[in-house]
Amino acid sequence: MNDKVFAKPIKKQFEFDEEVAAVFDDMLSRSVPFYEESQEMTRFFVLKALQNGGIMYDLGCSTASLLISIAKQNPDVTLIGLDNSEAMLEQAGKKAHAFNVDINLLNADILEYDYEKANVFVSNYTLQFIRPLVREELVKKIADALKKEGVFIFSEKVISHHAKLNKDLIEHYYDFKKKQGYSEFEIAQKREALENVLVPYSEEENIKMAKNAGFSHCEVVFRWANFATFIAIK
Ligand SMILES: C[S@@+](CC[C@H](N)C(=O)[O-])C[C@H]1O[C@@H](n2cnc3c(N)ncnc32)[C@H](O)[C@@H]1O
Ligand SMILES: O=C(O)C(=O)C[C@]1(C(=O)O)C=C[C@@H](O)C=C1
Repeated sequence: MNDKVFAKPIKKQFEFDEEVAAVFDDMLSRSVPFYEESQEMTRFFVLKALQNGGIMYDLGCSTASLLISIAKQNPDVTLIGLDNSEAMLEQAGKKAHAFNVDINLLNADILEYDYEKANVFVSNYTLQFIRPLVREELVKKIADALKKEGVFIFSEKVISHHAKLNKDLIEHYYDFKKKQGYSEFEIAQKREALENVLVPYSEEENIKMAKNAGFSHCEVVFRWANFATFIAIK
């Protein structure tokens, strides 16, 4: 279904509710630059980390697109998706059933969940929705739950602390959204709805957060303007 969520006047903050969940796959593919490519890279590193079997968690799995594509390539691993939006999980469940894949979908708060020791964690475009105060604690929790040399792959919208560059990166991103068919009105409304809900860090702040949490290494493996994919290794 085509994303028209912000085509009408919106008064409330951005939420992962039924209306968003129903069009979420279209929203992501048109709002996140190189979404399919970053997902393909994520899948590559996840499959490598699971070569000898094991457990993978996808934090904020939304409609489970990533988990389904991994299950199709390696059905012999344990794939666990967590999300606290029932509407998203409903879409995820329908898709998993249609593709006949065996994945575990749980309605849980990623901040509270009691993780088993895992080989790989993924969190694509989700940490940015976690309040900064608890975001650092969550990344520590992830590092603690990973096995030795386990990997954490995460993608985020990022900011620059150079004011002019930051403004220009955002302008370039909005040009991308216009090319994807979003109107200036839709872009402005979504920007307002995301204010104080999506709180991005800079590339350096994300790397520092991972290092502080106990990861021995963290670097960007993909970046386009204000979007980046990171890999942190325990
Ligand atoms: C931008 S979406 C993630 C997109 C998805 N990872 C992908 O690549 O298609 C963020 C998701 O995180 C979920 N979320 C946000 N805060 C959460 C929390 N505290 N616990 C669990 N899920 C959360 C939202 O419901 C939403 O589905
Ligand atoms: O549309 C935007 O402005 C975005 O920031 C895209 C973005 C994201 O980066 O997570 C924001 C909310 C939706 O979850 C989908 C994509």
